[in-house]
Amino acid sequence: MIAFDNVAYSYGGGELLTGITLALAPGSFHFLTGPSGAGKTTFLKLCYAALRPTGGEVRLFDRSVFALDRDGVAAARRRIGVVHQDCQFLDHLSVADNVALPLTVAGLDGQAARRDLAELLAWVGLTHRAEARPPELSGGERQRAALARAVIVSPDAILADEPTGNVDWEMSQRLLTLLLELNRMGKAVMIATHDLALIRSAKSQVQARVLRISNRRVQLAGADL
Ligand SMILES: Nc1ncnc2c1ncn2[C@@H]1O[C@H](COP(=O)(O)OP(=O)(O)OP(=O)(O)O)[C@@H](O)[C@H]1O
Repeated sequence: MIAFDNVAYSYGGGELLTGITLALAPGSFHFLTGPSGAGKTTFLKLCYAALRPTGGEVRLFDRSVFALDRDGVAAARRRIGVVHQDCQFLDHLSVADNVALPLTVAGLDGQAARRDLAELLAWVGLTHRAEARPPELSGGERQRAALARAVIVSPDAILADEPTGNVDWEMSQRLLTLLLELNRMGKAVMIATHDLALIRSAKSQVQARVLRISNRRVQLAGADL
């Protein structure tokens, strides 16, 4: 579904990432780890065509990102839900409207979609916060709202950038449970994180591969986490 062939990326200076060849299969579960500034967010952006590689090729659903026009990118993005590091809400809209925004953008904002929205808010435990504004939410509530927004258009893959960065252990476990549930529904999940305890706790529940960015390359980490 997402395939990298000898991918490199540079923001203009030297190469930040290089020689990356890997494939994220449907239903797979990956962690992406590595030091701050190693390129985790950049890697995720390459996965959802927010960036195009400066070397090699990224294929999304069997199509090269270089062959995708605007509509093609939009179509691919509907199949890849993203939980951004800073959540990226529109603060003047309610939580419910923020979560529903991808439906509106995709022109799917009908009555059935509104029912899905209510179900989704209940699933992440935010029914009672539906009419709140994003600045009023706690860190854990923000992350759960961002997760709901990422999955509302039923993507095949979920990419989450430090989803547990600002929450306590209990909330990070709750978020992990939601991501594990999505994976059990057949969605591919990738979580970029520094949180090794989170990775360890997930590995007892799911067969997860851990990728580590080291020396500009993305490598499969060993079992020594
Ligand atoms: N738009 C940009 N232009 C130039 N350099 C950038 C840009 N975005 C990121 N970088 C640089 O690329 C490097 C990798 O950034 P990236 O955000 O991908 O790392 P990260 O591993 O996600 O870091 P963190 O764990 O701190 O979030 C950093 O040195 C960053 O300053």
